[in-house]
Amino acid sequence: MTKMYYNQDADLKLLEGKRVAILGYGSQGHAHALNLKDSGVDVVVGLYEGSKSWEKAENDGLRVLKVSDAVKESDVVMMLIPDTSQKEVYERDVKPFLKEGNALCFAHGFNIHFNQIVPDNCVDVFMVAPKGPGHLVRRVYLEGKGVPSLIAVYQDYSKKAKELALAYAKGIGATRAGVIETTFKEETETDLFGEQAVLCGGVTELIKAGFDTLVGAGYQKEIAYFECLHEMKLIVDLLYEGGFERMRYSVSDTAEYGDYMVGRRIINEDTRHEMKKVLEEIQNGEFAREWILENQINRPVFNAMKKRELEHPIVEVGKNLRKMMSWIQE
Ligand SMILES: NC(=O)C1=CN([C@@H]2O[C@H](COP(=O)(O)OP(=O)(O)OC[C@H]3O[C@@H](n4cnc5c(N)ncnc54)[C@H](OP(=O)(O)O)[C@@H]3O)[C@@H](O)[C@H]2O)C=CC1
Ligand SMILES: CC[C@](O)(C(C)=O)C(=O)O
Ligand SMILES: [Mg+2]
Ligand SMILES: [Mg+2]
Repeated sequence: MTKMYYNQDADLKLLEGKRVAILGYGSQGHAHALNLKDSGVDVVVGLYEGSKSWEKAENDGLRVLKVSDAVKESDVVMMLIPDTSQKEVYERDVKPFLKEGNALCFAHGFNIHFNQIVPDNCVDVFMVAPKGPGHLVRRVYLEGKGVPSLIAVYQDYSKKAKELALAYAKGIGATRAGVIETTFKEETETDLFGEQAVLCGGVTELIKAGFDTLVGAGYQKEIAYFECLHEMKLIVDLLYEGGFERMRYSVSDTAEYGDYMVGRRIINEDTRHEMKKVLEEIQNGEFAREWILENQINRPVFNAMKKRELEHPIVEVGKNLRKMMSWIQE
């Protein structure tokens, strides 16, 4: 069985006397910075001048500096800016100011695995990758819980990189839930596959297909929204708490029979075949090449897709229905 690391396997003392620069204050950045600070770690946030998050981070009680200044005065540098900006920022604002023995860290392996960033060999390079969105990394930390995370060491200059990665993982609350050691390759390929085929791409297309089918057949769009999107969270909560067994225990026998008989007609052999192709395109670098080039020409496809998705009727109906549920925060 895979070795799991928990609180008792990690020592926050390894971060004592070290300063951690969190570059970026978005989804992951704010969560890492605040969780580490609450765990007693000395944190500074690195941003660009004019960032909309500068004041927010300061209001959250953090010291904020320009990226290059944050790197200059830190020992551990965590890259939490968008994957597509990391190469440029690394070359300009990070690499020239990293000192021998520093640690360069990532929450996703894209830039290292696909050779966009090639670090100098006098630094540690490791990853602490939460398996969940940043806002949840913060929320569950405050609840005394954690988001499971992966660690990986790419370069071990100090001969202490793994211990340091575990200490960092403890600082953000990950060792409360469980940490697994992996490689940059395994994290990058599984993370990209998961978000494309299952968690983001798979789920949204499934919801839209269900919604469109019901609305197309003349049913009320509000009912279609509740059935296909709103209730998804309630079902997923049961999966999160107790796997398929708990969900199937809670739903009716009629739903459970429908689940067994119909699920495999929806996610069928063709779907599984397509999933394998998606994985291959990630493994052979085709997806990475496409995404890197798309960014070099200012995201024409990304922007067109984003606009089209916002025009789908599920967006408007969802906005109106959520307004009436005051406990759901945007
Ligand atoms: N989103 C997630 O939950 C997860 C993300 N990851 C990984 O974490 C990393 C960060 O992603 P994510 O948190 O989504 O990023 P976000 O887009 O949420 O946040 C990016 C942050 O970087 C800042 N930023 C952008 N450009 C620069 C720059 N040139 N110099 C300094 N700061 C800059 C942004 O500033 P401003 O606030 O002004 O826009 C923002 O604060 C990525 O590697 C991603 O793959 C891993 C696991 C989950
Ligand atoms: C599922 C998307 C993710 O991989 C994540 C939140 O883990 C991401 O890149 O944001
Ligand atoms: Mg992920
Ligand atoms: Mg991801």
